[in-house]
Amino acid sequence: AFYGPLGNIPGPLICRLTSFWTYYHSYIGDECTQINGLHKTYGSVVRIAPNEVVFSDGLALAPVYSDKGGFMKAPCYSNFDIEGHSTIFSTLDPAHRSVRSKAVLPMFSLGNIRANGQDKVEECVARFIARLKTEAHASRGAAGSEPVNVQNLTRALALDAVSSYLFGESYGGICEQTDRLSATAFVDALVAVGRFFFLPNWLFLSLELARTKLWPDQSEHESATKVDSFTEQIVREAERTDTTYQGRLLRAGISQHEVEVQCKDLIFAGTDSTGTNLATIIWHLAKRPDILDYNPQSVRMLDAVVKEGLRLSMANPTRFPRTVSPQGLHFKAENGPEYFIPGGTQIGLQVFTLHLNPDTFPDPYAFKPERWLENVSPKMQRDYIPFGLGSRQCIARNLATTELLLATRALAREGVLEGAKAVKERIELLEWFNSSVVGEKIEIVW
Ligand code: HEM
Repeated sequence: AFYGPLGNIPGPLICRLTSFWTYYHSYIGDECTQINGLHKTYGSVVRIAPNEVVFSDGLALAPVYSDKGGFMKAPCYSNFDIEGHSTIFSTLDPAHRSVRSKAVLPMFSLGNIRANGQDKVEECVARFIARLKTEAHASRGAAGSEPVNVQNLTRALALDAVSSYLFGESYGGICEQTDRLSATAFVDALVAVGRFFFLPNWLFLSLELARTKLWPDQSEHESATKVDSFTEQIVREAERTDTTYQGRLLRAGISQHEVEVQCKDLIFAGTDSTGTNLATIIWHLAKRPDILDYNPQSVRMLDAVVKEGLRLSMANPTRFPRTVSPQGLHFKAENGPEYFIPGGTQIGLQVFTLHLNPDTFPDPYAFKPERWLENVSPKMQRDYIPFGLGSRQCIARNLATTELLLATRALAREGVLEGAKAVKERIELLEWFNSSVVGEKIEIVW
């Protein structure tokens, strides 16, 4: 606690003695808020567990995530393995990742998305806008105005866009005339894995086994079966010559079952984060309709709206943990002492802390796209990491940004949000690796 190699790093006594503090706050979903509190008390370098240190100073971003390729993902990422397979996201091994990512990487370049994906995304956006208009109309007509859960629709759009472009076949989420997308329980089950994210893998697997045996969830089972049959079909029908995501992985020699798993992982990653971000943008635009009075289709303004949405949405709010390599890390924060972090220590920075830092983003909780139009400081640029950073940053950031820009442009063009109001004062989140919206709804009323 006090004399080991991390003994000189400030932090509360309980964190020096046990990881239980981090496991507990991760589970109840307030760990980002709690860690922010620790930074206020103990400074920009804090020991939050016997073997874990977090930083709040953006100066640490480059050494942790990008210099010389950044440090390796921490072992807890294996808790996101699916059906015994490491995914492009969960794998710790760069060689394992490289075979798979090289096969699919061309699909995520901006050039390819513009040439082969934009039209498909536009088609999905058009269906999304039509559905939103219908729901807005029904909301207006209802006695006392019925709220619309836009998160359900944005998730459907995100899923359809990813599946149309990457898999060559739309999942058909927007056409499901229900108030809960059929893939939702599957996605939410993976989101909930985040509450156990930091546990050692053996403990995580035991808890998951106990949960599924003792408390089987029928809706989760039905949803997973639906997603299974979709991925099974697109992989079965894929040819090795296909230029689809699944075709490219098969051609790289990946087994059929693993390819299905890699597709499921994208269904999860592609639905949840983009869905939460777009729903959050809509919610903020409903609260600040004046933004739509600017020229909302000007590229700069659209870009600023999406950027500010990504800053505030906290779809992935936590630290992205890495393991320090054997030679260790020397780090000196701005105006702070220099520390040596030995090899094997788990380290990271929270998006939550960086994006809500009032020194970098004045009035940090306010949705102000204007801040991206004037005097963007080097610190704002450096500390803005909605897609992570370095070699393991989001593989699909170009695709996700394209979806958000096209959808926001269409919302502005079609005037769908005229007369819209946000139902709640705040969007409350459980701060898991992929945050979970409390009540599973982001509601708007017309
Ligand atoms: C606005 C939407 C999105 C956000 C905010 C987001 C955020 C992130 C973040 C923060 C990471 C890095 C996590 C880390 O370092 O541990 C990541 C990785 C990843 N994301 Fe996304 N993501 C989004 C959309 C998507 C979409 C649409 C897909 C797939 C179609 C996707 C697939 C992935 C994959 C496969 C990785 C792992 C990359 C690797 O480790 O090599 N994401 N994402």
